[in-house]
Amino acid sequence: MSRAAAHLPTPPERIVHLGLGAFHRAHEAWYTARASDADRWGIVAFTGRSRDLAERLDPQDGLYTLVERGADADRFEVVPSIVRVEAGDDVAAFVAAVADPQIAILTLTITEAGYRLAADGTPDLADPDVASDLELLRVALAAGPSDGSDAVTANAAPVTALGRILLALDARRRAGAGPIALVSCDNLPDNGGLLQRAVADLAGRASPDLAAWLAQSVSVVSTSVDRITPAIDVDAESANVREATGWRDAAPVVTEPFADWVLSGRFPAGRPDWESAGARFVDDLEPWENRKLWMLNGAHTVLAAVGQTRGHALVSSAIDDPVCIRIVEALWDDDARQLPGLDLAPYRASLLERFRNPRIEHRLAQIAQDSTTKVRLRIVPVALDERDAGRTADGCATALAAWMLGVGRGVVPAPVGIDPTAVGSLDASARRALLCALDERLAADELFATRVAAAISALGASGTPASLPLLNHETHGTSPT
Ligand SMILES: NC(=O)c1ccc[n+]([C@@H]2O[C@H](COP(=O)([O-])OP(=O)(O)OC[C@H]3O[C@@H](n4cnc5c(N)ncnc54)[C@H](O)[C@@H]3O)[C@@H](O)[C@H]2O)c1
Ligand SMILES: O=P(O)(O)OC[C@@H](O)[C@@H](O)[C@H](O)[C@H](O)CO
Repeated sequence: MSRAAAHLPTPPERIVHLGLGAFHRAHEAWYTARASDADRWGIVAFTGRSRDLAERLDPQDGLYTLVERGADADRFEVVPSIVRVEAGDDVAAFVAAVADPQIAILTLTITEAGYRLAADGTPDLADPDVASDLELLRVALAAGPSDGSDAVTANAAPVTALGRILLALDARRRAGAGPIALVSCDNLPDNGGLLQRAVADLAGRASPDLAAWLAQSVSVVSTSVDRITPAIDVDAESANVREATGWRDAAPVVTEPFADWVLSGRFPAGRPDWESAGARFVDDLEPWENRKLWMLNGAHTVLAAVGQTRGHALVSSAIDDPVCIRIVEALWDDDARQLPGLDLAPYRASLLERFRNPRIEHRLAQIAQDSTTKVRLRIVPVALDERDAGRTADGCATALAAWMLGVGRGVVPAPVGIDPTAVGSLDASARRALLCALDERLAADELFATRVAAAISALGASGTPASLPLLNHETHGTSPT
């Protein structure tokens, strides 16, 4: 299908996206297409690492089918908001796009790992790619190219996402193209704050002029994004779309019917009327992002460990396992105590319904990637706050026990520097090493370590419990040690 054949207009290019994958197409591109002013907002989308999606989407003018997979049926929709697709390694094209004064917004879905941050949230200068990009930026930005793009060649361009973004923003500065909003749509707590600090840090090291311009002209927006969009078998889904609609779509996306988007921040050069498509703008994002990251993503992270330990491959089958669901519910009980003022009963019910969707094949092995960082960001903060409040944090302790069993069984990756075979016994020193890899303070908390040990023995080596130690929620009064 082409735009002309489908009689679909081409909205003007106003948004650049980096990290074109399944999620961007199920979420931001879909919200943009449904906005009341969709005819004024086209997206230029760059892949992150592979050229594959650009090669599939370019011949069909960026059009693709969004398959909304409900528990009972599929709904098919062609999404027209992506008007140009480029390979991410075409850095000159990316620089030129961001430097275009018509562009008002630069959005990202580059995965959590794509930010290349160290544990303290700053750019990981020990990462050789980050270090060499910084060196390249110092030289390129000092050279003073007229439009930035002539600073890079195919042989010497930044390889990291943030390196490319800074090169492109400097080109925009030099072109006098005006302010822009930078929006992270990745599953990171305070994603806008992290991004803002990371670009400011790198710019400060690379070019004082760019650092000053960023502070004045770039508004970094934080978001909480939600729509379960699993990796798919593209050929099988292509055949499914063809059978239902007649179109041989080379790049369909499968997602759930539910979608949520909460944003906080300024758009100095304008933005689509995303509210008309259901997005919400708030002053304080923190409760919404904590609810989503702790409860949905935290539960997924735990299910990836315990579900696979118990032989499940999919979220939908793990969540039907009484052991898995009790671990998730106990974690949510701890989360709920740290989310005062939110009515969580309907949210919890809707999460269970979404996880149970039998037609969404969400693989636990996909979710298990990079699980140490995810546990550190989604479960450890709640455990620490619960302990500070004088409670035992049993839901978090059991979730961490489940994660440790997953590491010991090799179904989730071990923390960097830890040999999974060396911690397979989960004896006291292995548990301590794993807790230390997550958080030193938690590892030093003897009562918490005891609760984790009790949960591990109750779960048993295969994750099959004789009983679960975590469900007596009336006994949460113990003081932290
Ligand atoms: N899929 C979901 O259900 C979902 C829901 C909410 C948020 N998200 C967020 O979106 C991100 C992407 O999810 P997706 O489903 O589109 O994945 P995907 O694998 O379909 O696409 C990921 C995109 O990120 C790029 N990328 C990967 N690693 C990178 C790196 N190191 N540097 C730069 N770019 C990199 C890839 O090239 C690709 O363009 C997730 O990591 C998450 O933060 C996803
Ligand atoms: O890699 P993660 O753990 O950040 O995310 C895996 C899934 O939990 C995630 O993609 C969810 O499906 C999504 O966040 C739902 O909105």
